[in-house]
Amino acid sequence: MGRIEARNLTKTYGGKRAVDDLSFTVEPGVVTGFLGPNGAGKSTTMRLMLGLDHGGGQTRFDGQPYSRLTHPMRQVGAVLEAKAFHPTRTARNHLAMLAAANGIPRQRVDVVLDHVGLTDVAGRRPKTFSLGMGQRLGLASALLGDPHTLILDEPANGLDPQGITWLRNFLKSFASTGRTVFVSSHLLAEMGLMADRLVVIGRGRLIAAGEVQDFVRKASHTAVIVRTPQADRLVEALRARQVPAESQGDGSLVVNGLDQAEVGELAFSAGVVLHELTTRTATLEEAFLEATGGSEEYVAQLGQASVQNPAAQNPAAQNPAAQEVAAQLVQPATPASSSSSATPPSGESR
Ligand SMILES: Nc1ncnc2c1ncn2[C@@H]1O[C@H](COP(=O)(O)OP(=O)(O)OP(=O)(O)O)[C@@H](O)[C@H]1O
Repeated sequence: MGRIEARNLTKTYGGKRAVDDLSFTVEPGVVTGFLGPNGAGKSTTMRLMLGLDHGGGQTRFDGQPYSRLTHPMRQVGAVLEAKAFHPTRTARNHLAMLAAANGIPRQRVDVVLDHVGLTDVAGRRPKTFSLGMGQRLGLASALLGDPHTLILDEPANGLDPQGITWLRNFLKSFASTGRTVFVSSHLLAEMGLMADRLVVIGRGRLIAAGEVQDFVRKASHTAVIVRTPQADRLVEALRARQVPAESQGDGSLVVNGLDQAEVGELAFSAGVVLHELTTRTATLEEAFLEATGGSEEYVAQLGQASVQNPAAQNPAAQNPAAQEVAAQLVQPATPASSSSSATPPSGESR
């Protein structure tokens, strides 16, 4: 229950492929993040999935296209655009009308207002709402039918840091009841915290899909950090096993190719005293850059004539879509161009 299967989704705007033969599966019980830079095709994909845009391919929700669902609001709740509300109706009335039009019991209105933390402002009109409050009202609308699946396009936009934490916990707890969450973002760090699984796209094409942890584990080489007063002796012992070790400026050693236990055992057998032995796992961002071959050096040089060819070191980098994603996702978070994408440092934006 709650499985989504998207197959061969394709959309062309004026000769340009916005979504290019994209296939993926979204499983229930976990949060699946839909990741890609601005313009990668996330919103278009979500519109195609819900039949709001015409294009190629098909999406099935428990085997059925969205248009054939008997009670769509009770099965799939979606928020594709913040602030898409009647400007003069109060938040409570907006939800009440939506409930009435879809045969949903009136009691659900107060339940969902409470879920999203809007009870105190339920008598206000959405046009006076901040972007973050609009996001919450959108989520309340999506939750009205108590659906088993949520599809949310950039729901963190406009939320303040507390709001983002709340959203993350809310979606995780929703998914933990066996329901399905498919949520888009162009922010890697947030996705790393929010999602269990990922679908990563660039230029409308699939770059990666699967568990976040697998993605990080596969794409990154885990390093072991060692601190010892007998560094020379340890380096010698490592060299004898053809294991590279690199001295850091702070006196520690970075060891690649062995896990923490193996380094500890090797040090023990060489009679080396250890003061620290730590496994350093890559962040999602680092893993992403490795997977795409978009090393920091490469990204730093983008736009210059002397860009080195990362494909020489990593075949994945031959994918231009992946390179573009890498380049854009490592840029510091700045307000995006669209009005619904700006995330203020504090306070929910108007
Ligand atoms: N109605 C439209 N007409 C023409 N081109 C469009 C239209 N909608 C989207 N596009 C183009 O399709 C591509 C994908 O856009 P889309 O909005 O789906 O990306 P996105 O990943 O959701 O980006 P963002 O994170 O900025 O919302 C972009 O190049 C965009 O300019």
